[in-house]
Amino acid sequence: MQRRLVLVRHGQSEWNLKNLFTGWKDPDLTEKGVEEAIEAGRRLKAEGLKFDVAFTSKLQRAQRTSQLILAELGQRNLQVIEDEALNERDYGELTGLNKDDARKTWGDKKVLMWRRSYDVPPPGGESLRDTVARALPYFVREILPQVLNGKTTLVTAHGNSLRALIMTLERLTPEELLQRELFTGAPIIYEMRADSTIESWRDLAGAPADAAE
Ligand SMILES: O=C(O)[C@@H](CO)OP(=O)(O)O
Repeated sequence: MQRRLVLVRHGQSEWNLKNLFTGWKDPDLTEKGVEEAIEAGRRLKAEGLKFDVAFTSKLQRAQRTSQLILAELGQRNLQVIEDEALNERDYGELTGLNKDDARKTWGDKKVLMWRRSYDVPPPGGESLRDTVARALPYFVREILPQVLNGKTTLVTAHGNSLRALIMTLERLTPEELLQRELFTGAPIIYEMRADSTIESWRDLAGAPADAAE
């Protein structure tokens, strides 16, 4: 039996373009983001993929990305299950600030810790550990059983809510996680074993220039 899970970070959003901390704010995709989502759909089509189930967050950049992917696959009518558990990490007081300005104010090291460490929360926001604490139970309860039942499953979400899942799936240490960047609109395809470990995975990453957004 094939147990296939596909994770996709949403396409570029208006706040990615402006280089702002976004978190739970709800900007739309840019034109480039729409293109990236369509391209993700094309790549999945080229892989011969069709989805049985799809999950996304409560934020429009992820929802639109999943709609565009499914449209490309001729699966417009597939119901997409939305849940807040898959929302982006809450950036607290950093939300809406420019990332370069934040580096100037607090220094590169501190901002990198807030953005990529496992357990250092940004002021008033969630650490990645906090994000894991709400995203992982949802994944285990709702998403994983579908994959283990042989349903090809799409999860369209966010840089940090997906890193929270990837940390567990790929068994990354907090140090390894610091280096793990997700590209906008780049599908990652996991083939899982019956014991829910990963048999193999491929990152269909596109333009590396988007990594820092
Ligand atoms: O602003 C955000 O919400 C995220 C994702 O775009 O940014 P970062 O890469 O800093 O975690």
